[in-house]
Amino acid sequence: MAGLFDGINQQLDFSSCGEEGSSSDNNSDDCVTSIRSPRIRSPSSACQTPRVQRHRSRSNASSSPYQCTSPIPHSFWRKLRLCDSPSTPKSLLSKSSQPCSSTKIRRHQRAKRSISTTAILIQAPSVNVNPFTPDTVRRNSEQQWRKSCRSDDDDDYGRRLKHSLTSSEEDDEAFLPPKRQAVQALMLSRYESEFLELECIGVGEFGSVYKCVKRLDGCLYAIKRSRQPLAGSANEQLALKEVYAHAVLGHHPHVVRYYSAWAEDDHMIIQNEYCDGGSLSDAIVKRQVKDELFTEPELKDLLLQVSMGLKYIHSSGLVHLDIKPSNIFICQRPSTSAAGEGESEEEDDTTLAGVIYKIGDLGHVTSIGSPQVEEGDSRFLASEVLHEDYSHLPKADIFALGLTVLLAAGIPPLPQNGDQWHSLREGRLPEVPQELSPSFNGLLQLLLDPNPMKRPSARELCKHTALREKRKERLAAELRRELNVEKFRTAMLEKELQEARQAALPPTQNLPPGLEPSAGMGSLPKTGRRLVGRRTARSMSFGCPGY
Ligand SMILES: Nc1ncnc2c1ncn2[C@@H]1O[C@H](COP(=O)(O)OP(=O)(O)OP(=O)(O)O)[C@@H](O)[C@H]1O
Ligand SMILES: [Mg+2]
Repeated sequence: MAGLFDGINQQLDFSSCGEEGSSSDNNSDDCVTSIRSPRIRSPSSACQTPRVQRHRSRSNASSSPYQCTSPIPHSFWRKLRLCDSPSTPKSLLSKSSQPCSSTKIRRHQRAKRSISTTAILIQAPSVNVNPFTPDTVRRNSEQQWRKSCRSDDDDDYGRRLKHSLTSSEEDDEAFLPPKRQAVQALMLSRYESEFLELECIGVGEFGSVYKCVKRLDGCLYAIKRSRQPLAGSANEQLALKEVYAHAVLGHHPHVVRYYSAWAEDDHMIIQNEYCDGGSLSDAIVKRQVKDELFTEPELKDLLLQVSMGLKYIHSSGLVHLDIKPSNIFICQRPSTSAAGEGESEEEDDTTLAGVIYKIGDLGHVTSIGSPQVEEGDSRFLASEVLHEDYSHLPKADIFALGLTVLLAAGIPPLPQNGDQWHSLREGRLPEVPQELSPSFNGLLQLLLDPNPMKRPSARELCKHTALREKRKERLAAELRRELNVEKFRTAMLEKELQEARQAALPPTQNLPPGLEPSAGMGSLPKTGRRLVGRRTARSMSFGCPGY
């Protein structure tokens, strides 16, 4: 809740001067194609092609004034907006969009505004409804929220203040007196004060992504900053969807980890895990430059790991809808999250893989039960989604994953529309420039089956023998290697122990091998009988368990 209030407050800081309006697009799925994320734009003459950001829901569309601009039905859209009622900061925000000239003026304005803002926040608490929250959780939080509203009506400020002193930090933020808000408003931007920006690592549909160090913990993060203007734009939808999805999904080794999100100067800012290997798209390009291809075991590993991430997303009742190489991220080292939460028996050997693939960019996520579909990249779009059949949405992710693996296998760039686009969706796969085993070929063919029901589910893929066999072999090889290392270490320790024992013997007994009274353990003094230092306590440590 605190973040929410912060976000609303920060929205009031309508002081940015639009520096990102025309950010260029260097994103590459297609790196492979050199054209970035083309959303299908117009129907082609002969064949039906996907359209721009078509949003359909099974629920009724409303006839709101927002309808033409918002991809989401009015009723839903109103819930999604950061601030919703006429008395909320959003409407104030639009009224207060004066030009700004300097930081000083901005800070002064913020300070002045913050007092009235605080009053408004207390009177008109407006909250976002996360559409991906399970119903039971939502009902509980709605009840709690209603309760807190009633106490607002009672104007029982003292009680709230007392509550704020005893309850959680989040509640504190929401109910502390106005002075606190004023101090907050005078602060530097959260982004600037908390993070040191190192470099821009990507530009996409949503905005720009920066590699940053968090000043407090010294760790690297990927910070996504939305383009301007955020308020009321389609970007706001993307930003909110991404935040909602991350918040509901929690942690999984194969989903890019989310840490925090807030609004600042009308930008949405999302703090995510930084993946040091960049995107799969980058990796494909690097290989192409070196005239190399992903090998079959690597392709299987990729397919298996992304399937694990998808299995988690799908089992949470969500679909990604924008699976493609530039939305799959690589961590070069076993991340801390790679061992722990969200792992099932088939995911236990994740850390042995060398690279960890993670699904990122959740801007198109929607729920399986009541989908609000905003099509992702047309090159990866399943035919049934184009035809607005949303009854097998998880299988659309599987289709996109199949194409992603084929791109890593070396197929030429994917078509955006036209005959080739349709031919791919009729089950005719492009030629792969490397020999793949028949079983793996068959599996890839199945992933791209025109009939979504015939495509395997993410769960089935995670258990697929063709994918797990290699993994088991690799695991066995890894374990053999570890065993050899341990054997060598043991041998070294045994040798050191022998030498230490030898050195501990009195000089008379410290004879060269062959001259000692009796070989092996017999050369040591008898247990309990010490030749030297009998009156002092014995202290021996070899730092090696078992000896
Ligand atoms: N967590 C991360 N770690 C490392 N690099 C990242 C991360 N997130 C994003 N990037 C880089 O930024 C680029 C764009 O990121 P992202 O896909 O999240 O944004 P987008 O605006 O939705 O892009 P698109 O429209 O192409 O999907 C990625 O292709 C990648 O190069
Ligand atoms: Mg992306």
